[in-house]
Amino acid sequence: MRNARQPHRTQTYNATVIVTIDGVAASGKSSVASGVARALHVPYVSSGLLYRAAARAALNAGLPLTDEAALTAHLRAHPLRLDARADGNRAYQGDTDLTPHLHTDEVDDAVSAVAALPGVRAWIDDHLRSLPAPFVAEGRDMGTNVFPHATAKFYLTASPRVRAQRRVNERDADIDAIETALRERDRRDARQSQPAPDAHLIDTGPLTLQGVIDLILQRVQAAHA
Ligand SMILES: Nc1ncnc2c1ncn2[C@@H]1O[C@H](COP(=O)(O)OP(=O)(O)O)[C@@H](O)[C@H]1O
Ligand SMILES: Nc1ccn([C@H]2C[C@H](O)[C@@H](COP(=O)(O)OP(=O)(O)O)O2)c(=O)n1
Repeated sequence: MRNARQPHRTQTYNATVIVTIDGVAASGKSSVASGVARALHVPYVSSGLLYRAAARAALNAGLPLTDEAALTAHLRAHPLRLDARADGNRAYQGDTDLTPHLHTDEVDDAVSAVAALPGVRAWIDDHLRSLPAPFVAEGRDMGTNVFPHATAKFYLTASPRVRAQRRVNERDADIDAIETALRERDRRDARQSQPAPDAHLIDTGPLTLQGVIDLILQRVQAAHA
């Protein structure tokens, strides 16, 4: 049997190929999307980074997080831009690189409120749809709303405890507090976080990161065959 990773290194993916990887907070979306994209030699697109950048922009400008009119006007006047680099996405507002300030507790707390605003979602959806395929897109509603015609769709889950443990490994913090915060963000993001009916559901709990990546690569190859 051939190694599951081998065929993807040589196969050429045409410009229509879009793979979506959605899932709950800290389920592994960014790490998995990055690994899949590298194996396919295409960029990955982190939609969550744009939502985080919108939250950061609102905080920087001192705007109330629920003031949709003010925030959408601010985004029109000072647009965000996602640089979908293979080695890690970056988000800019004008010339300012917001990326180092997006994975903080302050942004974690603020982002769900901003992501609930339809005007912000519409702005980000338009930006994502303007990006040139092929790519791997990760977030919450990539397979349902933004790219419903994607080539292959995946939805990652893991128990709140497993996800909290993964975050503890990244940021030195109390596991119980992280688990509580993750459950709360799951609740606040539930509306836009439903799996697409045609998505492959993957419980990443019992798998290694590479195991999840390999599983997705096998299914992408099958969908593309
Ligand atoms: N089986 C697994 N699947 C996905 N991620 C895993 C797995 N095991 C450990 N991890 C780790 O969990 C963390 C998930 O974080 P991240 O990719 O940022 O998730 P998300 O983008 O969903 O918030 C990463 O540090 C990743 O290496
Ligand atoms: N397509 C998306 C992507 C992210 N969001 C929201 C939901 C999340 O709370 C934030 C941040 O998402 P991100 O994927 O960066 O972070 P987590 O995996 O949840 O830690 O943005 C969204 O509403 N729709």
